[in-house]
Amino acid sequence: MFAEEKELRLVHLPRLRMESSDSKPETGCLSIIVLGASGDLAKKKTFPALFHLHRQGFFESHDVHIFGYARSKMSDDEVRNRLRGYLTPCQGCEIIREEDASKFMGLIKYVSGPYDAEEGFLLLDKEISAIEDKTERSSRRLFYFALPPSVYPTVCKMIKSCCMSKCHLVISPADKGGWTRIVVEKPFGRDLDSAEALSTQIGELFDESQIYRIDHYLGKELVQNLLVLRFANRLFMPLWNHDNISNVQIVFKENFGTEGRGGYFDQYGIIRDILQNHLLQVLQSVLPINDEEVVIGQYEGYKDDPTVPKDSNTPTFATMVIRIHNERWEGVPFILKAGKSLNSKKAEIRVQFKDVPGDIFKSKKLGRNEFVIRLQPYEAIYMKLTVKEPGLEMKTALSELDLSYRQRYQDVVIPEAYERLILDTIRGDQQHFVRRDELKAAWEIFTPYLHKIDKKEVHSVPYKAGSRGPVEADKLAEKVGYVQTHGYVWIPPTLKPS
Ligand SMILES: NC(=O)C1=CN([C@@H]2O[C@H](COP(=O)(O)OP(=O)(O)OC[C@H]3O[C@@H](n4cnc5c(N)ncnc54)[C@H](OP(=O)(O)O)[C@@H]3O)[C@@H](O)[C@H]2O)C=CC1
Ligand SMILES: O=C1O[C@H](COP(=O)(O)O)[C@@H](O)[C@H](O)[C@H]1O
Repeated sequence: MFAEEKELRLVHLPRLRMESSDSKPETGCLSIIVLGASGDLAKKKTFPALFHLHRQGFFESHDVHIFGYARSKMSDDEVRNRLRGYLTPCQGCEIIREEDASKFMGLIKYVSGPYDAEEGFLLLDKEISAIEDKTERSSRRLFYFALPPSVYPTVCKMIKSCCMSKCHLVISPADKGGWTRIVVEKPFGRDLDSAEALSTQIGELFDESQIYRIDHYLGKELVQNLLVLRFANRLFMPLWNHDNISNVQIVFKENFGTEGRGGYFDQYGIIRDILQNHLLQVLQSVLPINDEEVVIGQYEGYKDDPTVPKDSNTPTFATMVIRIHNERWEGVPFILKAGKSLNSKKAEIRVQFKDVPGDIFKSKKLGRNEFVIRLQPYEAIYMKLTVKEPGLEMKTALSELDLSYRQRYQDVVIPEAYERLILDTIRGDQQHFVRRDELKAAWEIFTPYLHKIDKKEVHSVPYKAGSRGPVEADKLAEKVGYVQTHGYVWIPPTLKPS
């Protein structure tokens, strides 16, 4: 959206596929193995997404089996009961149909074993093979790593030595042979060197075509829309440059803290957890980050979590200004902002235009034009404009052109990011996953500053839980050119009183 073609991963053409070139669905035996099935991501996101895909019939052409694997000792029923509580109704439904839930639960088997020894993986392979042998079709094995990244290398080795897809029978045109794919979660590494080392270790075992580095923000409906907005609308083409745009803000806010994930979070912090991946997809031409254009913060109460060290400097908030050195974007600050325990929950991209030259209507007083892409909640694309206030007087007012998805597409179910991306992994479509070179470029941008945080050369400033974050962050945004519109709040139409 914001950079030249070669600079933005979303428009990386070799990987771009408008539609599946091979749209015939595959058939055969599909085993989805969730590693770390006892964990937080598995229960909150992975299994619920699989449930929705199953309920919507996406697995019908496959003979599907779902395996959970982790060290915790649990029976199949214990796992099923535990996961049942996390299944959510489909969008627009009030309850889950019991029949749907039990059909899905019936697909799940659980295998317990270690991550660093063959015994568990051999057992897992035996369970998968027992099912595959019955179908005598090619075997597709999708390994989803809902695990801490520290165990990825060992787990990859175990899969490679014990669990690869074996039978490659092609018995019908729809049966295109077997495969083994792995889906790895972010954060992929802690810095440039560790990410590269991890990529090398995994790369020695699997081809790039087998590795799906998932960043679930790439599966969000409005993120997927960026490519279309940018390249299918003449209207925007002449505007996307430093002549017209003053600044771009990419914002992620959560109104809750680390909530039991303090142990994990403290090792990574908000920059590795959110900024390095979800908020950043811009490649090449990014200038080194200037320390003067960063504010990091930590919410008061964060260290009350017993798993967080009392002297933690880990940021739970960061604002960073990214500058792109090219003809189009020279001088336009890209303000990345992410924080936990703030005053609201939202993710959006806000493009703020420069003031109107001449400004005969004094529209500057009302506020600048802004083009906003609201990723969540209440997906919307809206444009803040100055218009004539309806009535006899020639007065101006700030208003908006608003494409609110819930209102405009009332009968459409917007898929959860994880649903879409898991489906892509099954279909073999890598366009919305992170490539190794993209990952490297992202780490190159953040690593120098991350090392300063780790060495406590820079300090997180405290902020009140439930606030906007440190005041220093607002001051920084203002300093680099963002002009806040006072007294105007966009309210999603679905929430407006009728
Ligand atoms: N939770 C979330 O909302 C999100 C998480 N992620 C990413 O997904 C991955 C998994 O996250 P999450 O589920 O929260 O992690 P958890 O801490 O819940 O870990 C998942 C499972 O891994 C096993 N495990 C935990 N710690 C270790 C360890 N030190 N060594 C070996 N095994 C361990 C445990 O299973 P057992 O002991 O039974 O083997 C645990 O149930 C991470 O990479 C995370 O960054 C990404 C997006 C969102
Ligand atoms: O990857 C992560 O994302 C979640 C936020 O995801 P969302 O889809 O609910 O916006 C965040 O809470 C978590 O810290 C992070 O690891």
